[in-house]
Amino acid sequence: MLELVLVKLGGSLITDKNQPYTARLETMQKLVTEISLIKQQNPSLKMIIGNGAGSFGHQSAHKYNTINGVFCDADKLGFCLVHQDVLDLNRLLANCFLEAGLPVVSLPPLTMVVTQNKKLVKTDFSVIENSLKAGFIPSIFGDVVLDQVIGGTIISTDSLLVELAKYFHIQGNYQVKLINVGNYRGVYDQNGQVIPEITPANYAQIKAAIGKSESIDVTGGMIQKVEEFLAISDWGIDCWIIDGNIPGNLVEAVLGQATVGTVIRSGEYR
Ligand SMILES: Nc1ncnc2c1ncn2[C@@H]1O[C@H](COP(=O)(O)OP(=O)(O)OP(=O)(O)O)[C@@H](O)[C@H]1O
Ligand SMILES: C=C(C)CCOP(=O)(O)O
Repeated sequence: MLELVLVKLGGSLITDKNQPYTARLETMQKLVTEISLIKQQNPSLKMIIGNGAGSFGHQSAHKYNTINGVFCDADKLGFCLVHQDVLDLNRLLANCFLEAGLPVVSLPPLTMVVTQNKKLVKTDFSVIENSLKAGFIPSIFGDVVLDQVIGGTIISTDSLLVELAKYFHIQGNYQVKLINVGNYRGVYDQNGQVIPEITPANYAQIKAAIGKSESIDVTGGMIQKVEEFLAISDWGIDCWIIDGNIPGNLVEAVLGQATVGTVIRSGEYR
């Protein structure tokens, strides 16, 4: 079975979420170096890279309230400006991959998904699948999307990666894993300690300690992330939430070694 790892590079890590439009280029380069190492150590491993919007897309999405719909000309302009912001950040990241010699191809989710009242109703991931088969590394990101009821909205990288994890898992020829790399050590409990494992069984006890982002963020922060990842744990897809500031942590998580962070899994598939 082929191994497929979906990596989310959190906007909290690759940008300074408290400084509008501030990318962390050095951090991006370090993460790309780790991904190069992973490819060297396991050349047959397939990867899809997603990147969050950080202090780029979340700023404009908040300003234009794009997540709640696109109804007038000003909203339409906002929708387009948010799209440009996410493209701008993705381009900075894609350049780092290309400079490292990794064949990353940027694929805007706006062209692949449609929602109805913010719910995903249509997806066409064929370009991602074909890019993977052709030996490219698809690069996706949280984006604006067309919505059949409210005109337009926002879809997070996390939601897209969860959909992609299901899409490839269902095909039966991929062992799928999702790794979210952020500017946090993992998911913290009420004492600020990293929770090593979240399962459907222990979630009720720890839920109260998990909240939204402290920065401008329109897609829900940590609570949204954990709940989306929990929803695919029952499929046997493990999701890791790890600290991207610790050198080697991403390599270890992808290659299945001891990792600082939180794993979200059902517990039934081990
Ligand atoms: N229990 C918790 N553990 C960790 N972070 C938490 C917790 N509760 C709330 N948070 C907040 O959630 C944030 C992480 O969510 P956020 O969506 O900002 O991350 P991201 O996915 O890296 O960013 P982006 O959405 O821009 O890609 C943390 O920085 C913190 O402010
Ligand atoms: C704000 C926009 C446009 C996308 C949000 O994606 P995320 O940062 O992955 O939650």
